[in-house]
Amino acid sequence: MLDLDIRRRQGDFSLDVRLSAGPGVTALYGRSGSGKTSVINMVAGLSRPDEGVISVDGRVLFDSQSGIDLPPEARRLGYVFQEHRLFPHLSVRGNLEFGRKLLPVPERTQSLDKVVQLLGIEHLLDRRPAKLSGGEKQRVAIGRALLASPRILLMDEPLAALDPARKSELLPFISQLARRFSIPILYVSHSMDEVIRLADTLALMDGGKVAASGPLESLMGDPGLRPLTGRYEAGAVIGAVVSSHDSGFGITRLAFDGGMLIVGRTELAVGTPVRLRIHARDVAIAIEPPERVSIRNVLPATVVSVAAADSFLVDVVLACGATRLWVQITSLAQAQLNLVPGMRVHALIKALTIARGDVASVE
Ligand SMILES: Nc1ncnc2c1ncn2[C@@H]1O[C@H](COP(=O)(O)OP(=O)(O)OP(=O)(O)O)[C@@H](O)[C@H]1O
Repeated sequence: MLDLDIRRRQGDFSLDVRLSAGPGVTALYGRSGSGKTSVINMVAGLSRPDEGVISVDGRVLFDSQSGIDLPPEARRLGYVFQEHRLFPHLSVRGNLEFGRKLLPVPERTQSLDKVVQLLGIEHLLDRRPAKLSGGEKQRVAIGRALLASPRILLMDEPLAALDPARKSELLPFISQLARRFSIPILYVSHSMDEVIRLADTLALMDGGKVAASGPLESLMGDPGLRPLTGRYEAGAVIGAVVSSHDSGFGITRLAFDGGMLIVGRTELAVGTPVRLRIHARDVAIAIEPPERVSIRNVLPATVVSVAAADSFLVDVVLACGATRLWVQITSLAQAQLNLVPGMRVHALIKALTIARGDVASVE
């Protein structure tokens, strides 16, 4: 568990951050210049807060009052940058073993074989970094950070330098890291796609402060946070489990807290936990259960809140069981439906509007 409570002034910019990052992936998300990299650099020991405390699992790394300021190499943190920073004169194996060899034997908690296997880099072990693709280099950089048996892994835009195909290849590896190796990850990104795919906890940064933090699902589904999560991304992120497939109709059924959802056929095995994005603009609301309608996902729900977004759009939050759905309707529709909190309605979601990329395994 990483705990920080730090302040620093750099030029005109003031940073004042309180944050805890526990098990799983905590994403620091915010627009350019909001202070994400500054935070990660202070945790890593690459820059120093003016005041405050940073600790990992209760071990103090920095404390301005008592004058503690451990150097980066004594902090036991793994750091993966946007660019890989591998040693060019060492083979992949040499790079992987570098941090591990600096550790006393009892502290080498990660096994080379396990890391190499997870990252799929067995065939690269004898090559030099110059002979690797960008994605392969980044896998080795992640492996090297893991093998230093860090108490927490800091990742600053690790995929930013890669093309979209390499990004989607690496995302599943990163998503498995925190779970397989039980290492909390603090992940900096300004790509909402990456954040939705990876994060368990989201910390939204704005002007040097953490403006909101909490479970990804609750922050993403909150229309009040739209200025920070991004207008285009309006929609809910919900957890579900693959329940069954029907190849004849080309569909997959997903079970979630509020019922069952039908989406286009996925290749994920039955029982796989998934995270599903449902865009606010793709959900419609019916007061009566509609009959003879082509939409297969008709979910009973209760209106939680109704708020005008602008003159054209109204944001409605619905509760479907314990799951929140964010729906956008026009103000014209609201004038006719007159939705109010507490009203029982039906949420209509076309299976077709849930794209393949909106359903991601979180195993
Ligand atoms: N050494 C420095 N001296 C003065 N100002 C700095 C210094 N480093 C960063 N800043 C300023 O601090 C602010 C936060 O920068 P930071 O790099 O942490 O933002 P960021 O959220 O990581 O941005 P990006 O997404 O573009 O990487 C910016 O206004 C930046 O100009």
